[in-house]
Amino acid sequence: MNHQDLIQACQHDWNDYTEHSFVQQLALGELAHSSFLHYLKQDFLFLKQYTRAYALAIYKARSLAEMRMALPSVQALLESEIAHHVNYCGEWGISEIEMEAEPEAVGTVAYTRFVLDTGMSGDVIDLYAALAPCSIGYAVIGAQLSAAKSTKFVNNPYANWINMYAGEEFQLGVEKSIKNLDTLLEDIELSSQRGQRLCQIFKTATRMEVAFWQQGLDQTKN
Ligand SMILES: Cc1ncc(CO)c(N)n1
Repeated sequence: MNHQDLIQACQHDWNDYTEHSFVQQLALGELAHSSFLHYLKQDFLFLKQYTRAYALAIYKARSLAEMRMALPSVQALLESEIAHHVNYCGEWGISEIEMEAEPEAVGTVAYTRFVLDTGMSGDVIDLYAALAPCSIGYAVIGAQLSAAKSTKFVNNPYANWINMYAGEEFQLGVEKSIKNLDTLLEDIELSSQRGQRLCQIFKTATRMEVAFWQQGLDQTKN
């Protein structure tokens, strides 16, 4: 099996995730500031836990090659993506200290602890199946938004966000992660118990992504 099988096994949830109203409104620059700010602060907290999960992938690795697989993600998260969120929040007048002090929302706790628990109780492939919707989904969203004619890049306060996920650095990083994931999956039969379990993990994480967007949207204040 490969990563496409994971997506196809939960295609409906996948579309809800990658075409969520939060994303559509963001692309048009019409998303409420309160929604975006809440999302960004929660996403900062999410990314801290997500980095821990990639560090867990090094711990769970069975070979030196697998240990090396996780390192670029840890580095990209700490040096690029989290730094981007901190800068972004800085522009909106929120400091890193304030962001760290922000209480975790229920959806943030649920998603991150699901990923960490899947990795702790399962093996390294279970962990990658739980991590995969985040990176693949955001790469899909970034590429879709940058290709869509309706996306606004001028007078859109969220244009930076789109450019970051549509940008080459993020896209190439995810391409590499997908190759690694496909290598891990290649000897597993989709219809086997193991294959079905991986689909279940991927689907749950995808549903958590939908809830994460919704959590931001629910903060809309006009
Ligand atoms: C919730 C969530 N999923 C995926 C990504 C992409 O890394 C992100 N920043 N936040």
